[in-house]
This record gives sequence, C-alpha cells and structure tokens, in this order.
Amino acid sequence: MTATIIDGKQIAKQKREALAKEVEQLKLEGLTPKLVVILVGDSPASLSYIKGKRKAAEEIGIGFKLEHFSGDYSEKELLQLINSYNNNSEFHGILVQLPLPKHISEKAVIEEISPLKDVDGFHPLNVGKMMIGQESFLPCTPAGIVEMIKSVGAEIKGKHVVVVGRSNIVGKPVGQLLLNEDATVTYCHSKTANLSEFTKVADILIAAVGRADFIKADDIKNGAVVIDVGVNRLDNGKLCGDVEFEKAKEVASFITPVPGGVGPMTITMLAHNTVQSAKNQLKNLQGSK
Ligand SMILES: Nc1nc2c(c(=O)[nH]1)N[C@@H](CN(C=O)c1ccc(C(=O)N[C@@H](CCC(=O)O)C(=O)O)cc1)CN2
Repeated sequence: MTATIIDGKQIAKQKREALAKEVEQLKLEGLTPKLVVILVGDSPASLSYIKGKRKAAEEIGIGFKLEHFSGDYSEKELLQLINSYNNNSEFHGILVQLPLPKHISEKAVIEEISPLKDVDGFHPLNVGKMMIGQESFLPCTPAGIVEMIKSVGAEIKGKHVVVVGRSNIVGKPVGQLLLNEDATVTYCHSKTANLSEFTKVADILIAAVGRADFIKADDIKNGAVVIDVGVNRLDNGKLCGDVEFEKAKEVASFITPVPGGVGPMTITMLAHNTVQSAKNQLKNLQGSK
C-alpha cells in the first residue's frame, strides 16, 4: 500500500481562505480581530514560528502585534504585560511563545492569560472544559490534527488511537480530543515498555516524541493513519519528523509529511481561535445592549 500524503499546507490554505471571509464580515460589523504574540529571548526556531504566525494573520486580515523582549526580561514584567493585554479590548488573542527562559514560570504565565483570550488553549480552565467536552479554545496543534484526519475522510469513531508522547501541548490534549470523537485512546511515552507492541496495533498513530525517525515503518500497522508531529532539525539543516517517512508511506493509508503537515495547521488553528475570540466579544457586546 502507498499512502495518500495529507497535505497540511493545502488544508491550511482552504481554512485560511474561509477565515479571511469571516474576518471580512467582522470588519463590516466594525470589529478587526487582533492577536498579540509575546516572545522572550531570541530562539531562532521561535522567531521562525512567529514569522509564520504573522504571515497567516496578514493573509487572513487579523491584526498582529509582536512584543519581543531580551532573555533577561523578568517574570514580574511579563505578568504585568499580559495583564495589560487582558484589559485591552482591542486585542482578542494573547499568545506567549514557548519555551520560556528558565527563570520564568510557564505555569504562572499561562495562568495569567485571561481564559477568554487564551487562543493557545493552554489555560487550566480551557483544558478542563476540553476534558469534559465543553466549548473552549482548543490547543492549536491537537485541533489541527483532528481537522486534518477529518478532512481526508478517515474514520475516527471506534478506532484505536495510539499517541506516542505526553506533553501538555500536544500528546495529552490530542488523545483527549480524539477520545471526544469516540476513538479508543492509548498513551505511550518514554517509559512505555515494548512500545512497538502498541504502535503495531494503532489504527491512528500520533507521533509526538521529538526524536528524528524514532518510529520505524516495521512498527506501523498496515493501512494505519500516521500523524507526525515531530519537527527535528538534522545536522545537515534539513527538517524531519518522528516517523521514518519514506518507508512508512509504503505501509500507511494516510501520512503527514514534515515539513508541510501538522505545522501549517497549528498556525491556522491559532488564527481560527483568534477569530472565534473576536466573535465571542462581538456576541457579548450585542448581548449587553
Ligand atoms: N505558545 C505556543 N508555543 C509553542 C507552540 C504553540 O502551539 N503555542 N507550538 C510549538 C511551536 N509552533 C508554534 O508555536 C510551531 C511549530 C512548527 C510549525 C511549523 O509550521 N512547522 C513547519 C516547519 C517550520 C520550519 O521550517 O522550521 C512544518 O512543520 O511544516 C509552526 C508552529 C512550540 N511552541
């Protein structure tokens, strides 16, 4: 079997076009969705992801502001800045780019962002709502993965999903979102014994380990849907995922490439959440009249 490649760029393009139409409509109603991205430090990877976020925002018509500080910016200053954006009704989304320097508590920062503007979907209130299936901002990478699987018509209900990785921003929430879609979910991680026994029985395999070519084609079930979340930079400068792509595509039914798979959808779902936040604000304003 040769897999169909799930083209994240193409799916993202279609979604961005639809979002641009929604933004046009919001602008007619007097509202421009706006996003502020806060970066502490100069990580080249973070700067490159933020460039992608700015480009998507501009394409869609979302206002974009970058607040960029040197690596010695203090936690106190950062919390105060977030607080000022919580109270600034011109901005609908607040995103603090991760990872943060070691002297800043990620937990404190995430908890400071108003859940109403938490377009990353990382605030404990939004995470809790997602767990119990209530409407909330969904974390961008996991939400993008669900959209990608649905967009190629692959069945989720009743399927066995195996998630390899248990981070708070990808592994845990993607399993929860697929459970909410009636999949049966198994989580694996660095301490899982006999990992391949699990990956070999996955109908949908989500690889979010962060290690180049970690999942071998021999450990993938014939016809599985393979979603590769890894973004690993090799010594030769090339990017590759967590899955041995060239061989795995001869086994899987659908597979995402790296680059051009999950990444573009992560950014697009951020735009989706920002537009959603602006719409929520408009609804609240209209409701209070
Ligand atoms: N506050 C957040 N921080 C981080 C998140 C997040 O969702 N919110 N996720 C990652 C980084 N990330 C977004 O911020 C991100 C990672 C990768 C891509 C992407 O488009 N990747 C491309 C390849 C890019 C390249 O050439 O380097 C691809 O896969 O095609 C977008 C966003 C950690 N931090």
